[in-house]
Amino acid sequence: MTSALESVGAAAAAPTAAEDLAARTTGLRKTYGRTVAVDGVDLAVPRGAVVGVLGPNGSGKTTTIRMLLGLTAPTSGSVELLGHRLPEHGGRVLPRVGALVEGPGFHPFLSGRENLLRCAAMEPAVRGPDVRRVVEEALERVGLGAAGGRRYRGYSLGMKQRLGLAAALLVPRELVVLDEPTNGLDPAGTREIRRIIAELHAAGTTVLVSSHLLAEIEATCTHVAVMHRGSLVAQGELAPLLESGAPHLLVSTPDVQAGLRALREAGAPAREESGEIRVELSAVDSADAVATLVRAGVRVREARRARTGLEDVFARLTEEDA
Ligand SMILES: Nc1ncnc2c1ncn2[C@@H]1O[C@H](COP(=O)(O)OP(=O)(O)OP(=O)(O)O)[C@@H](O)[C@H]1O
Repeated sequence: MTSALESVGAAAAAPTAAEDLAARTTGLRKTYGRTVAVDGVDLAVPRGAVVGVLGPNGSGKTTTIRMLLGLTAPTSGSVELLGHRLPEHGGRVLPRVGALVEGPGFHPFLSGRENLLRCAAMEPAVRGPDVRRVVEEALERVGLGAAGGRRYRGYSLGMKQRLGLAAALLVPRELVVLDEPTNGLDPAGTREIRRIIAELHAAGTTVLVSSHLLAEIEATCTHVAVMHRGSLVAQGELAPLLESGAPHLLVSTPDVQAGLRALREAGAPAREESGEIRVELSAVDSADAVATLVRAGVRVREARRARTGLEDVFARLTEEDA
C-alpha cells in the first residue's frame, strides 16, 4: 500500500463518533442477480461536511445513495440516517433529509409550480398558509421563477434537475443528498449548484453529493468517498488526500523534448502536460530539477510547484485497488 492509501486508511481507522455522523452505512451490499452493484460499503458522513461520492459510471454510487435514502432495499448491511436505523425509523428522519435522485417523481402534465405545491403540501414542516410562499422561494432559489408556470413535460434536463433541487430544499434540512446534481446543466447552472452547496454548508447542513466529475468534487467538497467496482476504496477529508501524493513541479520552457530527456537521464520522472513539463519530485527536489535543466541548456521560463489534483489521487486509488 502506498502512503496515500495508508493515510486514508488511518482516517477510516479512527472513525468519527456515531453521534457526529449524519449518515452511516455498515456492510452495505446490493446484488442484482449475479451483478454485485454495492459490495460491503462502510460509509461515514460527518455532520456538517460536504461529502463527495466519486466514482466512474457503474461503480455503485446511485445504488448506495438509493439505499441510504430507503428507496432501494439492501441485500445485506444496515443504514443509519441522523442517528436512526432505516427502514424502521424512516418516517421520523426522512422529512429532515432533502434528496435529489434520478427517477420519476414529478407529474408531466402539471407545471413546475403545481408539482412543487404538491410536494410542499406533503411536507410535515410546512403549514397550510405557508405552502405558496415556500414554493415561490424554492423556485426563485433554483432560478425557475419565470418558468414555474410551464408544464414539467416541456422542461429541459437542466430545468428538471433544478425542480428536483427545489423539492429537496423546500424546507431547511439537516442532510441533503444530491445524486449527480449537475447532470444536464450548462456551466452557469453548474456554478449555481456550487453556490447552493456552499450556502447549505455555511448554514451547517450536511451534504452528500455524487459525481463522476473530479473537478466538481474538488471545488465543492470537504470530504470525499471514492467508489470503485461497488467498493469504497477510500474516504476521508479532501485536503490530506490531495497532499498525500508526491508533489510536482511544472516547468514552462520552449525546449520541452530536450528538458524531458535531461530529466529522465537524471532519474527524475517527467512527462509533458499541456506544452509544459511536469516533474515528479520524489527522486529529486525542485532545485535539482531546475539545475539539471539549466545544465543541459534547457531554457526555463518559469517553474512552479503543482498541487496533486484529485485526478492523480483517483487514478492511483482505482488502479491499485483494481
Ligand atoms: N435496477 C438494477 N438492475 C440491475 N442492475 C443494476 C440496477 N441498478 C444498478 N445496477 C447495476 O449496478 C451497478 C452499479 O450501478 P450504479 O447505478 O449504482 O452506479 P453509478 O456509480 O451510480 O453509475 P452512474 O454514474 O452511471 O450512475 C452497475 O453495474 C449497474 O448496471
